[in-house]
Amino acid sequence: MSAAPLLTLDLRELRLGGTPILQPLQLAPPPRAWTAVVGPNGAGKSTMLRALSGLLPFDGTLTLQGRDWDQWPARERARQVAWLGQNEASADDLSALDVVLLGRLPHQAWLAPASAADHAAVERAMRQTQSWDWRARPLAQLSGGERQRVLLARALAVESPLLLMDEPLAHLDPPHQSDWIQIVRSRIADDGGTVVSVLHELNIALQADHLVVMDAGRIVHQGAPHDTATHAALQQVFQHRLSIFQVNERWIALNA
Ligand SMILES: Nc1ncnc2c1ncn2[C@@H]1O[C@H](COP(=O)(O)OP(=O)(O)OP(=O)(O)O)[C@@H](O)[C@H]1O
Repeated sequence: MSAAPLLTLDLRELRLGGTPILQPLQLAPPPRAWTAVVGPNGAGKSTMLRALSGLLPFDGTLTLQGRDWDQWPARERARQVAWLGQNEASADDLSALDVVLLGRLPHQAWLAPASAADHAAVERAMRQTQSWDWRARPLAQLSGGERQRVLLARALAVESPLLLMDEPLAHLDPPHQSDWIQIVRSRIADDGGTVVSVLHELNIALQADHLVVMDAGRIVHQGAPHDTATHAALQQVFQHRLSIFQVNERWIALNA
């Protein structure tokens, strides 16, 4: 994999229902790294991530591995980018295993059954998120956190170089939040992956490699989570209602 960013977004404007939601912005998440997008409610984080995932039309350009997004054959592109959305609607009647198998669709020929490789990828992903034990249970019968781990497994099962996640920690308890960080780290270290996540948990976001701070439809700052300029941007967008400290070599944010 080259050191060039896998995705580049150059957005002039994005409107929803005629309302301008995103102002001009550029984003090229660093390769082989974890980028966290943070900012107050309504800042445009989810909208930007959906634009970056090719899920929303906008005025501007999006490239994947240097090639215009629309030039990619859909199936090939679906093998490059895995997406975990916020409050995703999914087929509740399906078993957890079948939901995760959906992540393998880009690898399968039309109407072809899942291969041994598909089943192996699914088992790997479900074991990684500790959801293998519920593989036979319908999604509807799982708790919010259990369901989120199944949906995370579905995204992991794609085995794509890019992983884009909107609030992936929703419903996860602290140990499973730590597990999520480990999964992200191993994706980057073992597979050279690139991860972009929208997060509300600032203390987790401060552990990322790169922080994107948004407010009012704009990126107001991008930088390392340990930079004082990044901390100043966080203070500003959260109206100086938090303090950022270093504890045991880790940065933490506390409500003021
Ligand atoms: N379909 C829509 N039509 C008009 N405005 C919309 C639509 N969807 C979202 N918005 C507005 O776009 C803005 C950005 O929303 P977005 O969900 O991207 O913010 P966010 O930063 O992810 O927020 P949160 O932290 O609350 O999840 C919000 O003001 C929201 O009300």
